[in-house]
Amino acid sequence: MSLDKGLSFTQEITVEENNTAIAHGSGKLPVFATPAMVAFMENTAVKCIENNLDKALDTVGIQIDTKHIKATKVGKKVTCTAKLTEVDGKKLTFEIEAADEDGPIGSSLHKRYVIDPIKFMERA
Ligand SMILES: CC(C)(COP(=O)(O)OP(=O)(O)OC[C@H]1O[C@@H](n2cnc3c(N)ncnc32)[C@H](O)[C@@H]1OP(=O)(O)O)[C@@H](O)C(=O)NCCC(=O)NCCS
Repeated sequence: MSLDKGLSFTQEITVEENNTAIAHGSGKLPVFATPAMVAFMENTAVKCIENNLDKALDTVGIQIDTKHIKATKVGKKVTCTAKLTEVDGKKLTFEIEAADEDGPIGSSLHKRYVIDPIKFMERA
């Protein structure tokens, strides 16, 4: 088990009332919220590496650059794929794509940092 470039993970959710822009306060329309998409993308990156990370370690998000290019209505499915594209010491880079049933809806470049959770919480 090691953190090798090329690791990939895909998962799916359905847009519901609780992940709309209205519910998140990020807009007034009943469509998939940008912060909900970002959280789903970050969660997909976490799951992409969880089986390959030393059990005593964890990762924290340090950067996410996101484009949200198309709205998705309640009831539609959103699929997200995260790929580990670079491993630079403790710094991990992911390319993440999200799509609904009609095509791409967003993308992110995301960086995570490998940490010791005990030391991290002492410093937080
Ligand atoms: C991750 C963290 C512990 C790293 O801090 P550190 O151990 O003091 O290490 P450094 O500040 O030397 O940073 C290490 C590297 O990460 C980079 N980095 C740290 N934070 C960054 C950020 N927000 N964006 C981009 N790069 C960042 C630094 O530039 C450095 O890169 P280098 O090795 O190429 O010089 C600290 O940035 C942090 O706590 N961030 C908040 C993370 C968080 O709470 N996320 C939400 C919970 S998941």
